[in-house]
Amino acid sequence: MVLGKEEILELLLVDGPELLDLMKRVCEPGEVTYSRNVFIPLTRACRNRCGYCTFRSDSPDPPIIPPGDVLREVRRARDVGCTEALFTFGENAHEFPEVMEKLEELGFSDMVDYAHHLCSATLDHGLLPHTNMGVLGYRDLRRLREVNASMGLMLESASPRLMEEEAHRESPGKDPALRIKMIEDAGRLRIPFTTGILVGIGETVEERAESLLELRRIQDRYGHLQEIIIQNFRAKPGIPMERHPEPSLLEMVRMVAVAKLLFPDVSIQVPPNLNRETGEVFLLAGADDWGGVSPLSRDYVNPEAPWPEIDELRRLTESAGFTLKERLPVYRKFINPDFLSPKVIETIERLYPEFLV
Ligand SMILES: O=c1nc2n(C[C@H](O)[C@H](O)[C@H](O)CO)c3cc(O)ccc3cc-2c(=O)[nH]1
Ligand SMILES: C[C@H]1O[C@@H](n2cnc3c(N)ncnc32)[C@H](O)[C@@H]1O
Ligand code: MET
Ligand code: SF4
Repeated sequence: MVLGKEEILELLLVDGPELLDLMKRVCEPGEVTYSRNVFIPLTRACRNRCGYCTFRSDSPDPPIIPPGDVLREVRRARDVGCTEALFTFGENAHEFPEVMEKLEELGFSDMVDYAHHLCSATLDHGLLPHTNMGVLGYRDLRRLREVNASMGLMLESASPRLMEEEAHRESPGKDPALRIKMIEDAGRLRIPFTTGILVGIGETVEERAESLLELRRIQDRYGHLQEIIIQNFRAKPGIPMERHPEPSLLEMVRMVAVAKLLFPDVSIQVPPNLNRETGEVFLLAGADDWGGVSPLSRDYVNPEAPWPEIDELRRLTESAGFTLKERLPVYRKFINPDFLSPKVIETIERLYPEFLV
């Protein structure tokens, strides 16, 4: 489907029977996937101050989660049937002296070194790492590729204008040029990749169209995108954007449907915990993945939003006419030597052969 900006913009504004037509074009019966994960927030130190974020902390205590705690959590996760360890970080945490001090005390030269060590140990424990560290350079990505089943970075928005607005005014790392560069680097390195758009942070509908088209351009060139998260901004007490309106259900429905129309080759993920009352509606609009769902840990980025139990997720999925299917943090079509390091492939073949059929 070759869609131009004008057409996309038009579709992002449809209502009435035309909106139902749009949903009908992309809604296909079948499987909706999810991954059983454990969420491990490795550091809350962050060089950015996004207007929507409650994750970052000015003086995180402890500055980084120590390895013993991390691996205990990984073992607990394995014991309850998780396959994915989701490692999340504030960006460029090494800029904080207390973080560097702690890393050096533990014998690591920087955060990537620490992340690499933990991902490697996680694989040895039988869980598959997905690292979401914020913006990284080519060499850091290449290093982390060795020990990750997939990696991720939200584009958030392709709009440079938001760098002057409440959302990203104090976040140099949210410059779309930097994020696009990293997503492209991951493509050059053939890293199975998760990205996404944060909807409702002050962008115009036209800018939403531009974000989708930018991701389409990258995917046409590199083909490494496994899923695109369409995440709705949630207003939370205490954040700078506390009074900023959340996107409406129908804005989200249009965004999800247009994303699926433009990306028949990529999963469209909508997090169920941010849409407790409305999640199943997105399945009727082309969403086909729930993302990582944890039987164990909170969503530390959205701690006020508990994940549904997996049984409830199944009921929800079936109530809309779909079947729920577990997946790994890397999608089946990327499980091959072109996209994964030998160590990751070996772990999957040894522990998760049922996902290879
Ligand atoms: O539970 C969450 N998981 C988030 N995930 C994890 C995601 O649901 C899964 O790890 C992937 O689907 C891989 O299985 C992200 C992953 C990324 O690479 C980038 C952004 C996110 C954002 C979230 C999030 O806000 N909450
Ligand atoms: C991990 C990802 O979580 C998203 N994120 C951060 N804060 C919020 C919020 N208030 N509402 C919804 N999503 C949020 C961003 O897109 C970030 O990249
Ligand atoms: N800080 C990173 C980013 O915003 C990781 C997710 S937010 C905790 O990209
Ligand atoms: S969303 Fe990520 S980059 Fe932005 S302040 Fe929070 S932790 Fe930092």
